[in-house]
Amino acid sequence: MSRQYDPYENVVAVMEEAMNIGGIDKRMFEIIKNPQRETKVYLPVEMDDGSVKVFEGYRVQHSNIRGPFKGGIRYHKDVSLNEVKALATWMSLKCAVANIPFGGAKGGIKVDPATLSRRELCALTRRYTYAIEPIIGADTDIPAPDVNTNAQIMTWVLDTYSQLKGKPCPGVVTGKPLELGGSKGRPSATGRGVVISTKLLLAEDGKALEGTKVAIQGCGNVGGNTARIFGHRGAVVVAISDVSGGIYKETGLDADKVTAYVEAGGLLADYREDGVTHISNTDILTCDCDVLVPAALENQITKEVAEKLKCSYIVEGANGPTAADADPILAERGIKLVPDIFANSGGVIVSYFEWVQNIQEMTWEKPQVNEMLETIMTKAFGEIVEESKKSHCTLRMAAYIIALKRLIHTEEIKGIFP
Ligand SMILES: NC(=O)C1=CN([C@@H]2O[C@H](COP(=O)(O)OP(=O)(O)OC[C@H]3O[C@@H](n4cnc5c(N)ncnc54)[C@H](OP(=O)(O)O)[C@@H]3O)[C@@H](O)[C@H]2O)C=CC1
Ligand SMILES: O=C(O)CCC(=O)C(=O)O
Repeated sequence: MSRQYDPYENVVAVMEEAMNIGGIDKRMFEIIKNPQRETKVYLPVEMDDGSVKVFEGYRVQHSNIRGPFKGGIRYHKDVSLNEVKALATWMSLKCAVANIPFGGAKGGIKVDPATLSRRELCALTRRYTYAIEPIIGADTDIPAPDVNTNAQIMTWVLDTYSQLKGKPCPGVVTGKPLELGGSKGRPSATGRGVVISTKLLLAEDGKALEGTKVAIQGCGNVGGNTARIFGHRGAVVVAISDVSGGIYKETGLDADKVTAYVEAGGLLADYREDGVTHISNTDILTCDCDVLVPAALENQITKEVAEKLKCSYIVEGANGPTAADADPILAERGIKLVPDIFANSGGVIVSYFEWVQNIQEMTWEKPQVNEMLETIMTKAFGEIVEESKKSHCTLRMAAYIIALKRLIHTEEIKGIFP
């Protein structure tokens, strides 16, 4: 059995290994591994039945050496400080790999939002924003959506913050609606980035997306958009899941139809179609496919799962879906993996475009956004492949080496060791 999984220990272990492989100055490790600031807040909310509940929230600001803190806000019943610390660390690494001028942060509230009414959700979000207002801002820390948060939640964050400041502050969040300064292409950007990553990975082996069989765990912002874009690009989406379970169809699902069903509030456990079989969220990982895209939560590909995978490629849509001790098994088995800190960076890259548009008070068209996203990701992927050849290591290690070197270089030129 794998030992108890801790996402923060996981990211620290991977960073340590990358420092060794990349020959990076160990003195910097203590600085990079610890976040700059951890904020914990208690959020009282008057519930619809008149009772008062106090929710726990966090904002962890890992690093702002390369630019303002940046990262999403997660609402989930299992949110913990160590999870948010790991997610914040991944953001710093992700922005460094993409070479965009942001640091890393993440926020979270320990809550199952499905149990709240719309009014309660709004009150909780406004209370959280009020609590973290002193440490966020367009040039300090810019939140965005993550698991169970969306453009509506970003609107409430933006509105609360703007009311406190007495003026509209569109640049304080990204992933907001177009009407409030959101960017065209942001809702689908993470999924688009996952598809770009897959295309680049397959091309390394002389393969194309067309006809490639893909299984996707998760059908939310990342999984759903990934499925749709794969479908439009000729890949065959054989399986997809949500929290209720997964569906599998050997000849391929109609991704537009399935995602529309989920968006309308349907559960995949209740989905019915000829040729579709129902599978569990564990079985989806080990189903027969060429490319596996975990796009839900952390720690899905454990050591045990890694032994049973049938795919040839993994493209990490989620943050931290693979446990550190599963990576050597994947390498031994010749399963090539594009790491989260690159594969799901499409979201933050287009968030960066959104932020730039807000500062410039301009709007860009979707083709421009998509083209610039592809340009940045193609360049970053080339750098990762080159580093992996130079250091004889996996793409994950190569991406970490690049990110850590960029972070440390910035620390050094700013004079951390005078
Ligand atoms: N949104 C973004 O722009 C970015 C997100 N990410 C990462 O991608 C991942 C998914 O985020 P996002 O799509 O935004 O989140 P969403 O909340 O939009 O979607 C999450 C999906 O995962 C499903 N899910 C939840 N729990 C489980 C479980 N235990 N097993 C299987 N599936 C489950 C959900 O099902 P249900 O809806 O039925 O609960 C839903 O389909 C996270 O790791 C996030 O950090 C990374 C980069 C950017
Ligand atoms: O768009 C962003 O700023 C961050 C998205 C995010 O939370 C992530 O990449 O994990």
